[in-house]
Amino acid sequence: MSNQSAATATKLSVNLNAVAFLRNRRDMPWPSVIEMARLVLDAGAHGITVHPRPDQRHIRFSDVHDLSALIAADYPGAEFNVEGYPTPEFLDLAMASKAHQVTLVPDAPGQSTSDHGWNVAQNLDLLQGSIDALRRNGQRVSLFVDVDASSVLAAAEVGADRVEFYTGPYAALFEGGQHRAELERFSDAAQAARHACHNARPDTPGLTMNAGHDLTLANFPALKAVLPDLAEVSIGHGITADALIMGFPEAVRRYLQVLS
Ligand SMILES: CC(=O)[C@@H](O)[C@H](O)COP(=O)(O)O
Ligand SMILES: NCC(=O)COP(=O)(O)O
Repeated sequence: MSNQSAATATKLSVNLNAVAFLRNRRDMPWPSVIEMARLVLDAGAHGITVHPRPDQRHIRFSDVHDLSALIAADYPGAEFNVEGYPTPEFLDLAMASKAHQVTLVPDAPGQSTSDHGWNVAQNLDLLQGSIDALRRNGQRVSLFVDVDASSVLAAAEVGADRVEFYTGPYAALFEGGQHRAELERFSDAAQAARHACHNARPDTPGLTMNAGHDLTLANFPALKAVLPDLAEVSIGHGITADALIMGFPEAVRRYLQVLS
């Protein structure tokens, strides 16, 4: 495998947490998570991401079931990605949702948002058991990881199908124009992913890469330049902010342009 990887279009999974958060300000059904899912998928987004948290402050468990039914009925080509910490309740929900991809994230129950990736060694039994159960249920499993080679290799060893790079620190540094060193970290971690020996699929070397957290139209292109083979991004806060100005269909079209 060479150090240079062929560029591929990165898929866009739109995270609807922020829409649900707005809806939950009132005891009302709108803005509707289902209606927004239709809007973004009709505009060409490849999938929908939700991160139900234990307090259901934005995505409710019922939303997960409703979105699953919508995608199965009307958008069979779209991908449903459910993210969260693997409690028994979350695993039951994720399995019942038949999500195509389950992304395991190491967030404590009351955490305001995700702010770090897994320490795989310290959570080996939890991750091993969760990954095995989800894979037996026919679901792809991605692990949310910090941008370093050791985390990527640990994810491959524990049997994850993919990693999702935590891009929060990159996005913060980008704001101040101080992101060059962070891009080098992505290059190194990506090289590890491309060469990783995969425990669950020993015949298929390499670990597929996703990324997410605070990605925007502005900060994505520099990331794509060092990760030309990035498979998928999940984007919520940034695209929702853009959608408030330009509408979801136009926001999706603009993100698809920078992702290609
Ligand atoms: C794993 C990740 O980065 C996202 O799922 C993010 O944490 C969204 O969660 P909130 O919308 O609750 O901030
Ligand atoms: N996995 C990251 C995600 O779903 C979206 O995060 P953000 O764009 O809302 O920061």
